[in-house]
Amino acid sequence: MDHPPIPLSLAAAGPLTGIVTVPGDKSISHRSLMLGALAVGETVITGLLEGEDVLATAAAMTAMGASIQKKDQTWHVHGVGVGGLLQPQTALDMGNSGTSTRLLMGLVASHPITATFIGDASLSRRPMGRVIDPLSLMGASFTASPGGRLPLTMQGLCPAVPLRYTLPVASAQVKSAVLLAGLNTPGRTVVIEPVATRDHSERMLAGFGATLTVEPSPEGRIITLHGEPELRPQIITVPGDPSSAAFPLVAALIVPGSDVTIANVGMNPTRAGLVTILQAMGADISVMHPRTVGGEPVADLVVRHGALTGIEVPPDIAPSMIDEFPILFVAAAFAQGTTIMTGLDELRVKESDRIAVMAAGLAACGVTLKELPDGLAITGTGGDPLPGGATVDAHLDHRIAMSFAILGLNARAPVTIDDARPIATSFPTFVAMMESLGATRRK
Ligand SMILES: O=C(O)C1=C[C@@H](OP(=O)(O)O)[C@@H](O)[C@H](O)C1
Ligand SMILES: C=C(OP(=O)(O)O)C(=O)O
Repeated sequence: MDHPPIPLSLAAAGPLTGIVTVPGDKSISHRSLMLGALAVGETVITGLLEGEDVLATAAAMTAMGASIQKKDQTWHVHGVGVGGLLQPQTALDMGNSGTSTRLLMGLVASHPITATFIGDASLSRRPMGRVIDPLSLMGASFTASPGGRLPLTMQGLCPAVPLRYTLPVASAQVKSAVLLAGLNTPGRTVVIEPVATRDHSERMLAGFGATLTVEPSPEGRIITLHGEPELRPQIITVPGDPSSAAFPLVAALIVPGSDVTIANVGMNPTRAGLVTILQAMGADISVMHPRTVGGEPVADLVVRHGALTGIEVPPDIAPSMIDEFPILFVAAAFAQGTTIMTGLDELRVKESDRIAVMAAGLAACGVTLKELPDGLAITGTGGDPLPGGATVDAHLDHRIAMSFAILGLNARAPVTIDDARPIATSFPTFVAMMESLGATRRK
């Protein structure tokens, strides 16, 4: 990053109130740019998340031949057609974004091009072997940094070899990488998913006109994509990101007297685990006006402050709320009793080790907890303020930064995040939205 760190500390002098919207869904935004760039004709996107991660995807697709422009409030993508991506002239800078990296590696794998992927310090620590393995089976070749990390250079193969692949980790990024590689591959590419993960790729591939089937089986969901389709351009409305909505939602639950509505939130069942778990903890959340927008379920969430009770979170719900655990840990810190959250090994390989980094920051703020190999057990205050009074190292992780900014809203002494800049990767309007609900920046 070009600028020095920007510390952040938020406070709430009274209840949080109001109606807000959150920016567009990050996963859907990435995919709408990628598939728009492979369709023949103009795809028009409303509500695209203009966060750094998505802009990294836009820049990479442009570097490989697509035309992507913003006019007024909509984004216009002119695609190159399946198989039409061009050799990028410089390294593709993925910034902080795992989704951009892994999905674009999938796209490159079945094109006759060579691409180098680079990223920031956080992204350069994350494992890429999970996509290198299946994409190698399809014929791509790789020169990666030790441990299968960035920077890496890959050479795609055209025609690539269709693959039948059972996911060894519950990862929508790995699933999507293989499916996207399958687009420019003759024959059928099959991904078997023992544990269901977010299904935006499947929905959007079908929406763009690809032939894709999903069948349940004893082995899991069997997703079959017929290669070499002609993708038809689409008009896409991106719903609000449930992973971003999680922050004002938990803020309203922990700040006494709060009453907040978050409008237009994506409620795809593969993403909505947090609402289910918070409701099981006793949270007052009403799911209003359920509807379908652009092939995705959407609703308005009305959230009121109230008592939370610790529970044991069933590990099998984790994939449907994988990015929401840092903020669930914060909710648990204000619950009555102990919340036990396990089955979260994947959190250790996100933008930071989200188990270790959250445990350290929560402990510094006075939270009683036990770090487990695959999760955390957190004993809450029963709603009372936490001591706070810590400066937390966010480790270049937007979700850690936002989680501690929210925790600080009910702490006796300020909680400061060392560097708020990573928040712009997924939620550039986070502070402004919290201010509109009544939170203030502490000087
Ligand atoms: O496919 C996606 O858009 C994403 C999948 C998840 O990652 P994994 O596939 O690594 O679980 C999630 O954490 C990430 O924020 C977005
Ligand atoms: C894990 C995340 O994103 P990515 O993998 O795209 O960096 C996230 O947004 O929490």
